This record gives sequence, structure tokens and C-alpha cells, in this order.
Amino acid sequence: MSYGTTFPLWRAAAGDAWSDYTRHPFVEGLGDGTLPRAAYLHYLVQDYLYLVHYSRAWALAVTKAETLDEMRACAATVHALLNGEMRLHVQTCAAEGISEAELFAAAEAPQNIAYTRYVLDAGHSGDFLDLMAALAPCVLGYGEIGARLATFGGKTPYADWIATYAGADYQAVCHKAGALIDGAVARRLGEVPEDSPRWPRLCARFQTATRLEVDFWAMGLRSCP
Ligand SMILES: Cc1ncc(C[n+]2csc(CCO)c2C)c(N)n1
Repeated sequence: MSYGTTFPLWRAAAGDAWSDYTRHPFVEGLGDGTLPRAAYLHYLVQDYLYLVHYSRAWALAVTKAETLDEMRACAATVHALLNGEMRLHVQTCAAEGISEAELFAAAEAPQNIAYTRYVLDAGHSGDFLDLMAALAPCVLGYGEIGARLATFGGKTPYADWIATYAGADYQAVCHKAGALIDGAVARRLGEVPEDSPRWPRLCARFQTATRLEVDFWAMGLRSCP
């Protein structure tokens, strides 16, 4: 999956961190069905809390945007997260016997705090591109993971999870996010962004957010003795 031209460059610069994230034992367990249910449920609750702050980060991107098109794309993502993705999470958790009250009352895991606040800080201390580099592993990584797991073809109780991210709707979200990033990079760094003095810092942001995704999966697995 390439999702534009910037993402493959950031992904390559992230080195092993990228495969540590997208081929994490948690991911492989979703694919072959061996992931313990308790780990999945723990992940789901934490992920609900993650989405609260992830939505805040996209809202921050609206204020850091330089064009109306960027503002519209980020505002649309905030809307989709708050009124689509998060509602879906509540429904998925309800189906698993976890009430919305439990979701709200759950304590954030340190790995969750580290990741979400890192992304928010990338936006607060940096500009729109710093924020995009920190947001990108989340959106595009799940697109890549879903697409790969869908090719496994075996039976897994997590088939719905895989179908969501492998599906055409979510893949279209990833292509749009890739285009938003490419446009933002070209506007600010010109046609050869790798030559910009800002480039290494953006790559570092992407890599750090990727490492925090790895820790997030590990947090899910550690919930199981
Ligand atoms: C820790 C963690 N990382 C990534 C995602 C994936 N994700 C977050 S929001 C969203 C919708 C599109 O922006 C998707 C796919 C997640 N849920 N949890």
C-alpha cells in the first residue's frame, strides 16, 4: 500500500519500527485468531479512550491548517471520528458486554497517555506537518494491516475487525489522508521535500508515533497473564 508519495518515504525512514508495528504479535493474533479475547477487550477499552484524544488532535489540525481545503479535510475527520468511529466502538464494546459507563470510567494506560499526548504535543509545539507526521502511522498503518490480514483467508473471530480496515470505505479514507499529507508537504516544503531542513524532524515524528503504536499493541498483550 502506498497511499501517496510521502507516506512510503516516511515508512522507509522509520526502518524496523514499521514492521514491528504492522506485524506485531497482537496483529498476527488478530489474523490467525490466536489473540486471547481478554487482550482484545482490554485493547478495545483503551482504544475508545485513545480515540477521544485522537479526535482532539485532528481538531487541533483544523486550527493549524493553512487552507480551507485542509480545514475541511481535518474537520471532516473530526466529525467522522466523533460521530462514526467512536459510536462504532461503543457498539462493538456493548456487543462484548462492556458498557459505555465502563468505557468512560476506564483508567488510561500509561502507553495510551504517552501516545495520545505525544501526538497532541507534536501539534502544539510544531506546525501542521509535524502534526500530520504524528497522526499518519495510526490512519495508514491500520489500512496496511487490514489489507494484509485480509489476504490470510483463514478463520478468525476477528474477521469483522479485519474486514473494516481492509474494506473499500476504509481504504478510501487512507488514500484521502495520503493525498492530504502530500498536498500539505508540497505546499510547505516544495517539490523535493527530502531536501528540506525540516525533513529529518518529520521522519523522526513519524517514527516516534510508530514506536508508540508498537507499545500500544504490547499494552494489549500484557493484559493477559
Ligand atoms: C492505537 C490505535 N492506532 C490506530 C488506530 C486506527 N484508527 C484510529 S482513528 C481511525 C479512523 C480513521 O482516522 C483509525 C483507523 C486505532 N483505532 N487505535
